[in-house]
Amino acid sequence: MRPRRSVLYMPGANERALEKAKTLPADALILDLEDAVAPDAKVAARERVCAAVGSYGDREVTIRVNGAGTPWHADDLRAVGAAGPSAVVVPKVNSAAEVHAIEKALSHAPDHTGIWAMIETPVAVLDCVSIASASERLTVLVLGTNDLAKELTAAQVPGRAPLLGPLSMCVLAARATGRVILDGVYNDVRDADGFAQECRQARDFGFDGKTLVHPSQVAPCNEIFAPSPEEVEHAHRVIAAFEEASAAGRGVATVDGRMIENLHVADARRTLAMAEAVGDTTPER
Ligand SMILES: CC(C)(COP(=O)(O)OP(=O)(O)OC[C@H]1O[C@@H](n2cnc3c(N)ncnc32)[C@H](O)[C@@H]1OP(=O)(O)O)[C@@H](O)C(=O)NCCC(=O)NCCSC(=O)C[C@H](O)C(=O)O
Ligand SMILES: [Mg+2]
Repeated sequence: MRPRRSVLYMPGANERALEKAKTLPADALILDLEDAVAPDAKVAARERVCAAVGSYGDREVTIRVNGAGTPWHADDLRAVGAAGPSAVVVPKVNSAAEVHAIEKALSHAPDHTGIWAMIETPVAVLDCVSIASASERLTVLVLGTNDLAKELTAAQVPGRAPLLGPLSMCVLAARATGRVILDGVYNDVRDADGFAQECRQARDFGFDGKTLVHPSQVAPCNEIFAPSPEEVEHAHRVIAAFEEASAAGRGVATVDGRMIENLHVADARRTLAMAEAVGDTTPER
């Protein structure tokens, strides 16, 4: 299980941020060539991020290219594919046909280079299952909630009521197709409480992690998306109770008065696998 709790964007033209990211405990990085880079700086940024791919140790390093229909798209895919990051993040993917075109354009990339598709338009939300299942190379869906809100002409309000339907549809599509799904960014980098609230909401919806824009967001995001010590403890108890019941020939058990079946054990094992993947080594009881 590969954790993708915290996935930090940084502008490909910002040398200082690219350097700073080497010291940050984000699970994955997105070196951005799209919105965070001005048109005049695109070519130099492309060279810089391609050269930086191998500089971040074990972490997943991805590059967000400019979208289809922009003057930089084809050259970005050519250069980024050759650089061989963990994945190419493609903004504003609107159809399975676009995924096929990207897959073809990346035929020279190494096998380990995946495709992360950004879902940030109404049509992409409505077609999310066909986008997600268009290629084996596509492993992760990334919400672009700023663009989505803009396209919907929806307000970005605390609690995100106008976006909850689309967010839920995207999580459904990711789970139906076995893809990882990452929530969009929280723009107010000074609002730690609002950010934490949005992380908890995303976790409760089923997102695997959240995309981030500032170093201060990494640690709280890692904590919220990791199983808590109480959840780890509970998972051990669920497994132990079910094993005891099974040994006695029963297919159902209780923990704290609540029914436990096979599916709860599978959930508990997933919690423990994630805890181990993020470094929680609480011993089994
Ligand atoms: C949001 C920022 C512009 C804020 O910048 P700034 O005010 O300069 O931040 P600080 O002074 O607090 O920075 C402190 C130090 O941290 C480094 N830093 C800042 N941000 C990052 C980062 N993202 N990654 C790595 N390091 C970072 C600074 O260099 C300072 O370092 P030092 O001086 O050495 O101490 C800025 O945070 C920023 O640019 N964030 C990323 C913006 C971005 O990439 N946007 C595009 C992706 S989001 C998007 O497109 C959404 C999606 O498509 C959608 O539709 O929703
Ligand atoms: Mg966007």
